[in-house]
Amino acid sequence: MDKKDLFKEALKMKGRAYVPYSHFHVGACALGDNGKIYGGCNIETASYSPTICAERVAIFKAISDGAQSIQAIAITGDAKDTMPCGVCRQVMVEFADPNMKIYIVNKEDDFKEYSLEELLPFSFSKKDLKKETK
Ligand SMILES: O=c1ccn([C@H]2C[C@H](O)[C@@H](CO)O2)c(=O)[nH]1
Ligand SMILES: [Zn+2]
Repeated sequence: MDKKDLFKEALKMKGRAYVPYSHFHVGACALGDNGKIYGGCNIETASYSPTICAERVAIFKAISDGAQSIQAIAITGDAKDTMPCGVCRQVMVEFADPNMKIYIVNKEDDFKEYSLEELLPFSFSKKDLKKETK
């Protein structure tokens, strides 16, 4: 799987964003551990809070299709270097390793690369629920 395939799909999905309120388009593409890629776009509603980000649409598509984890994700938004929100970072922690690559894409040949741990250090996850109590 070439990361450019993730970038292309994320850029395509940005065009599917349903954003009549914010007018801010975001596309994402997650790579599942099954080798399949899953695109997502942000989707808003008139009652603003049910809005879902592109990243979570992509990740939930992957998990609901039977993938067990996410191995990489590409994100592209209307702003230069659109970063994932905190809620999406937490969802990534649920389904990905700390070293998972997060690609922040402006154009197919203009991107930045981070690890999940860089974007959400000291995270709370299922490992914390298993720790002994104080
Ligand atoms: O990384 C991001 C940041 C924002 N949004 C969406 C949520 C909302 O629809 C719009 C403006 O916040 O952009 C995403 O999908 N992903
Ligand atoms: Zn988000």
